[in-house]
Amino acid sequence: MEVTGLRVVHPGADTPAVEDISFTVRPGEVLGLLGPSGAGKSTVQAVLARLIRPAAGTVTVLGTPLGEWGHDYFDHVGVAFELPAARLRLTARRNLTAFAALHRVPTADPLELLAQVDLADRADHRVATFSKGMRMRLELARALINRPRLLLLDEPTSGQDPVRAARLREVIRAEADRGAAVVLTTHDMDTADRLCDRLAFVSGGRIAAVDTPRGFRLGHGRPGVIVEYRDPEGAGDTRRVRRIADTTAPGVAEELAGLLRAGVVETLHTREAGLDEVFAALTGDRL
Ligand SMILES: Nc1ncnc2c1ncn2[C@@H]1O[C@H](COP(=O)(O)OP(=O)(O)OP(=O)(O)O)[C@@H](O)[C@H]1O
Repeated sequence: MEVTGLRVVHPGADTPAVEDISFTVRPGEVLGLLGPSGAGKSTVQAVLARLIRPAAGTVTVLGTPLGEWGHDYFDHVGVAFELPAARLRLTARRNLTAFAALHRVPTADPLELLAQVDLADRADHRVATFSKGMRMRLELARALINRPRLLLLDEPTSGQDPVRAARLREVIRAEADRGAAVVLTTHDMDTADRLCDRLAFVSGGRIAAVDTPRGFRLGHGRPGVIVEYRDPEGAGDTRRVRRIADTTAPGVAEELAGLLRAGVVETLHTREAGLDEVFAALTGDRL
């Protein structure tokens, strides 16, 4: 998928919600759009899901310009946005079979999908009885029913406990490994860091930078160290924590060596810059 020079002006708005946005996503790749509320991430996703039309720019999906696709677009694209679209009176399984029937391409087994998103034991329960997190997981399963080649996900791990969030990251990674191109928005640093192959930092309707999570952290943040040690001059078992932001600063190497020689170091960890810190440094904006 290729997006070039995207500009969107919402009805009644004076200024564009997004301006000059360009990026590509290859099959097998997970691209994360990271940015604060109002940055324009959902607006980009809404264009890709054909919910709104851009004022300018081109979008090419699977080699065909977006405007030339017919209804079969959604045979190849899976969409899971933050407001779940499931029918509440139907069971989870029935929702998936109903959705599968809309497609003209081979579809996945609903029960297998429900198992993947940890809803196997709820397959025959009505969605009305589901928690918000469960509805979000059903939404992801629904988006995967047609084995999409492009997957658009809005905050796929929001509202999930850490174990489930990790599980959903595995499911999404497996989709990419199957060959899907994935575009997702997230506020979750773990998801940005562990799942995304590349991140686009979105701020004020523009892409400020694109890089791998590791590239961002190593290229823009200063690694530091955190040392926990027993204070030899303190009373009894006095423990101290020393946070060193810049290990190359004058005297730091000697200080660390002194603590190590004295045998008082209990823990010693490197501390990489967080993506949120790198985001703030590059955009002047807060996540
Ligand atoms: N339907 C709409 N009509 C008018 N303005 C809109 C509409 N949808 C979004 N906007 C505006 O467009 C800008 C970008 O919003 P968007 O929802 O794309 O941001 P976002 O980065 O996805 O935020 P969030 O993380 O809160 O979802 C904001 O200024 C928002 O107020």
